[in-house]
Amino acid sequence: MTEPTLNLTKHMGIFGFTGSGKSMKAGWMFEQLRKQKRPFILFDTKVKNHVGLCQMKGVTLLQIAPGKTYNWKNALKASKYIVATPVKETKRSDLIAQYEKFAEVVFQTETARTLGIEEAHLWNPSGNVANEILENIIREGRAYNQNLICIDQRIQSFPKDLWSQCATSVICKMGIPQDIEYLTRLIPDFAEQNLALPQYGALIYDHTTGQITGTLHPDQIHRITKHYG
Ligand SMILES: Nc1ncnc2c1ncn2[C@@H]1O[C@H](COP(=O)(O)OP(=O)(O)OP(=O)(O)O)[C@@H](O)[C@H]1O
Repeated sequence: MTEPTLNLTKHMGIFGFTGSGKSMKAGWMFEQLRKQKRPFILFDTKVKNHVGLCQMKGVTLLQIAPGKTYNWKNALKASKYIVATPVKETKRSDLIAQYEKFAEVVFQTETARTLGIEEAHLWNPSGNVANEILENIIREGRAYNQNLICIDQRIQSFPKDLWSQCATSVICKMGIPQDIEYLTRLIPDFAEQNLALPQYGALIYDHTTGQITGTLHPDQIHRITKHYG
């Protein structure tokens, strides 16, 4: 089976309930970004989830410890490919506060980069209100060749201001009736297409045409590094 092509340098959302394979797919995409020599920062919220990506040459691990001050500009200069993770002691609120500062520096320095946002709901104040820095990047980052890949559990509570700017959504096989009903309003035959997916499969939704343009089969996710999720 050939690898599907997805434009990873445009804004994207990856949605699915816990265990549906979001992080596995996200890691696979960041492996491809590394192959393409596209600079990235993957902001993870778990200690180990994506650390396997650091098996690739030039990918560095940036661990966010509680109470520590970071020089984000230096971090950007030191590595083109960064996986940021908390340590066990880092509180989620402190982690996101540090990540916001880092993302702000990326935005201000106008450097071309893909930013991966794991558990985007932790960044957003609510399902209706987007995180300010994410909104700035999603609206204006294109001018600097910056893009977001946001990973989130509930498509319904992903802020519309962010979702409307995405070029593609990768919609993992859904199991929650409310999500299926919600998506059926947008894609009339969503329920049938969703049902036909194997476990860990996903539908690719193109925001410009408003249509499902393909599927991601689990066998197409060829990871070259270890996934710990
Ligand atoms: N394409 C795949 N092929 C085979 N197994 C898979 C695939 N995708 C996911 N899995 C299995 O499912 C597990 C959970 O996947 P993953 O960590 O990506 O889920 P997730 O949706 O990110 O979950 P969470 O929201 O809890 O982080 C993986 O550790 C792996 O065992």
